[in-house]
Amino acid sequence: MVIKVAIAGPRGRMGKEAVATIIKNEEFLLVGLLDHKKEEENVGNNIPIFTSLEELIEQTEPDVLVDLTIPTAVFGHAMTALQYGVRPVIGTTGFTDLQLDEIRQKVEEKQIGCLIAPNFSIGAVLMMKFAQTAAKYLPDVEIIEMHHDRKVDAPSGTAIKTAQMIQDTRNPFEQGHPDEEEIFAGARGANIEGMHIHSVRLPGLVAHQQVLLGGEGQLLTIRHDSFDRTSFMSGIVLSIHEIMKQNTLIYGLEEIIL
Ligand SMILES: NC(=O)C1=CN([C@@H]2O[C@H](COP(=O)(O)OP(=O)(O)OC[C@H]3O[C@@H](n4cnc5c(N)ncnc54)[C@H](OP(=O)(O)O)[C@@H]3O)[C@@H](O)[C@H]2O)C=CC1
Ligand SMILES: O=C(O)C1=N[C@H](C(=O)O)C[C@H](O)C1
Repeated sequence: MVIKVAIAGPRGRMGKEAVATIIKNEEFLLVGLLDHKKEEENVGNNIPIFTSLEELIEQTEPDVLVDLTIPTAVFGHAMTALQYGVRPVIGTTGFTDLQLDEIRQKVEEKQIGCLIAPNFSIGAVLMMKFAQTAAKYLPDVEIIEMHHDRKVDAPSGTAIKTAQMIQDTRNPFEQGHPDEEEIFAGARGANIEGMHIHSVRLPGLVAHQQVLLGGEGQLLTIRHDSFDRTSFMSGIVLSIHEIMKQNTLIYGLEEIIL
């Protein structure tokens, strides 16, 4: 069966790559693009472009909506897609816990699958999983995520998910000196149950993360680098296939590949 796919955010760095990936895959049919602008330079390929998701769905009847937009738009897209019976595959980051809960409720009500993957690259998923295992033995953890300087959210979705996965195996405690004081605000980064996340933004970077786990006289560093956005494409393809068989919320690619 050919799966009908729509893409939100087709002019973006990820969106352009995803359009090319879906078009060349014979198991998919790209039926529509959702943008908030109808620009000449849009990656048309004769695929219809819509500024309203409702219209896109009514006119093209996609099975799956791949969302690669921005944190302020993605929640609305996900809720609308689910309302219309379209399965969201979401790469956009920046969800709040409350939004995730609302999406979970909508998925249960509609009984169709929704996949949210903070990172679609297999290497990053393995890095997160290895860090989760390592934190059982080395619970002092600092996460350093490094991205290009066009990224709007911090910390990255990957760093947040890494910390959440580690939370499953690490008892909460404040790391560092009990009397530690920040001379400049933010010096110790974000704090999730005592773990710290540091966000670096520089031109030239794509997506990189290292998880540092310290112990007496030792340091374990688990690092992953995406040098190119092609690293995310096989995860998107896999997610589209998988979500057609699911009727729950899948949060993280590790739930389907590990
Ligand atoms: N899960 C994963 O593996 C990965 C996830 N990401 C995430 O994907 C998202 C996109 O990243 P990236 O491609 O780098 O970002 P870009 O800024 O390059 O692309 C986002 C695109 O979405 C468009 N857009 C903004 N608002 C809307 C809207 N309401 N409807 C439709 N389109 C809209 C933007 O248009 P305009 O610029 O004109 O406003 C832009 O073209 C981010 O959240 C990022 O964190 C990124 C890489 C991997
Ligand atoms: O904005 C990006 O580029 C990326 N965003 C995702 C995140 O926030 O973790 C995934 C990857 O790191 C690239």
